[in-house]
Amino acid sequence: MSDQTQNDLQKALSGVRADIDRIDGELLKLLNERARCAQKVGEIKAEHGEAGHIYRPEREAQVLRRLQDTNPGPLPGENITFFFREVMSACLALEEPLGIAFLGPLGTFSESAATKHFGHAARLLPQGAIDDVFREVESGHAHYAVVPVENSTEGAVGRTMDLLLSTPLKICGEVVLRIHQNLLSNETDFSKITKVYSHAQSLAQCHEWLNRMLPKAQRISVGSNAQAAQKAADEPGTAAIAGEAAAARYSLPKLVENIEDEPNNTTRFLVLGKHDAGASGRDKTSLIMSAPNRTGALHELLQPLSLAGVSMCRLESRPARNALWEYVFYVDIEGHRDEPAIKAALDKLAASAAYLKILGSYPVAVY
Ligand SMILES: O=C(O)C(=O)C[C@]1(C(=O)O)C=C[C@@H](O)C=C1
Repeated sequence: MSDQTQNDLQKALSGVRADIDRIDGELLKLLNERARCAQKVGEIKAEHGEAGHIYRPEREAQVLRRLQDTNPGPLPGENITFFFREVMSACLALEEPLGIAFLGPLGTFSESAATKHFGHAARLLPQGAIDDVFREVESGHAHYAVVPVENSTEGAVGRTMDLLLSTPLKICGEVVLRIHQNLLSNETDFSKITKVYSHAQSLAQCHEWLNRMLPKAQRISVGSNAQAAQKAADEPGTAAIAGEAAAARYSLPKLVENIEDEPNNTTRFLVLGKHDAGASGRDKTSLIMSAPNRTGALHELLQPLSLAGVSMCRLESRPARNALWEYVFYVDIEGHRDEPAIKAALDKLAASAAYLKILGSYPVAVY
């Protein structure tokens, strides 16, 4: 580039960069002004005896939806959601940093779901098993839990479903995460990879890809994708199937990206805490119920919902662990338990169902 062209470039850039510096200065001032408002909200909550109840999922969902609806672009809506979640995460940490329990070790998809929802200012508390994730919140060691509940390819996560039956915790949010699997390895030559480590669900999600690309490699299932990445990093001639977070955590190169067989592979996580979420305007309510073991019982059980015009968005059955061939039904409906139509339908359900547990009402995921 000639000196003249270089000078012209610098001149043209310096004007726009001066604008960027000025805008950054304004953003900095505004972000801190916003943070002071959040601190004030914290003080008001404390004055009204709500000191331990800082996180308000319904308010966060409303803030994010409003910003998405009024976003003039060119930034895409999902980037706006990402930035403002981080802004709220930092503001909330000024009120009180939240401890979030999830299935570890660091580098799992559960960690990605926890940071996606609570931002990077939250304290991450990885646990060894889903049972421990529930227990950490029940015992007060963590504020909230993030647990996987269903995957679009592999279906329900049984342990989470079983623990929901007995936990006193409330569902106060949901996180939907697109799951992209990658082949991670220090090997660059495919023919040298003799073992592939991953969590059983991830191996299943990449089954066809493995048949095609690494048919001779032994598939070894381990406790988590992050553990698989750790093993592949230590053992020459091996690879792991895991997500972006594990690749970064264990400094493993991504040999091939997006190897999941199903392009829309998605996992839904639940956020559990000790408080119910208020109504946000677009909510879901999750229930567990049971019916006697006879013909037409499920139809009768669900009738109060259909009569009230309530939409059901999920129905899943699991064996009732205390009685052979009896089932409990996990039902998600659209709406918040405080809405009059939902409240009336739930009252009718309570009167007719052999068992009814309301797991919580919470905002539909924003992404
Ligand atoms: O509005 C509140 O209740 C706040 O505490 C403020 C704020 C925010 O930064 O906007 C922070 C945390 C809550 O989860 C919701 C919103």
